[in-house]
Amino acid sequence: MAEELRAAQHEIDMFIRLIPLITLVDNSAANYRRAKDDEGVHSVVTDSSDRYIRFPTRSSEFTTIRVQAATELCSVGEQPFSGKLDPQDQKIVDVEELVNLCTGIEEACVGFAKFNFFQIVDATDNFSENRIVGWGGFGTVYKGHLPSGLTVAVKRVDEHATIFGFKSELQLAKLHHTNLIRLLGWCIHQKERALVYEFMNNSSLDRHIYGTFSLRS
Ligand SMILES: Nc1ncnc2c1ncn2[C@@H]1O[C@H](COP(=O)(O)OP(=O)(O)OP(=O)(O)O)[C@@H](O)[C@H]1O
Repeated sequence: MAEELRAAQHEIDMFIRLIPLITLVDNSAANYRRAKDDEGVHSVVTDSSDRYIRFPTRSSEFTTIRVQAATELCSVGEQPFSGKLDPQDQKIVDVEELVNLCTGIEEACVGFAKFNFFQIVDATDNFSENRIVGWGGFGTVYKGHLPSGLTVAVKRVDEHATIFGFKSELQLAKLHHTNLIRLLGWCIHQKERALVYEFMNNSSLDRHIYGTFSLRS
């Protein structure tokens, strides 16, 4: 009898020791499910708070590292990028950083200038459809006329386009070559982002090669 009681006591002790382990496994499973449900993005839960790291489903996308309320953007495998994201819709909200970048380039590059938004509106006839000359990966391109008589191409960046396309186009400001289109200026006004280029009258290379229909007015 005493032997049986000891065995029962031993089993109860074992069970009590297992309870924390079972709870831990259960929490991890719940957190993993919660992270997986988050916008269909692969996630890894780092602890039981709302700290987690989300990985993209495609390698070309960004990794979002969220530590509680703060969200930062970085390319896969890189250090977090300093631009901040609006956690609601993942839009870039740190316009200040872009303005600083443009201003810096403006100071360093002769012929690259800031345009007032109203100059852009005037030049493109308020982004008239008749002025559209093409669409690119991150915006619509309009033919514009400046008061000086210069004809320009105004690239109006889509509201939802990321900061990266804009940043890489800015590199053009540093390059001056007869075979390269000149980047003449920039404009950032509230949600609007635009780049101003010299207008290339002879249309794009693919139109020369394939002779496709031109929208140019
Ligand atoms: N400086 C320019 N002068 C005249 N037309 C232009 C000029 N820049 C762009 N376009 C027209 O607008 C179209 C879109 O140009 P954009 O540079 O936005 O995109 P892309 O070079 O085709 O692609 P991506 O955005 O991926 O670089 C071009 O195909 C061209 O027809």
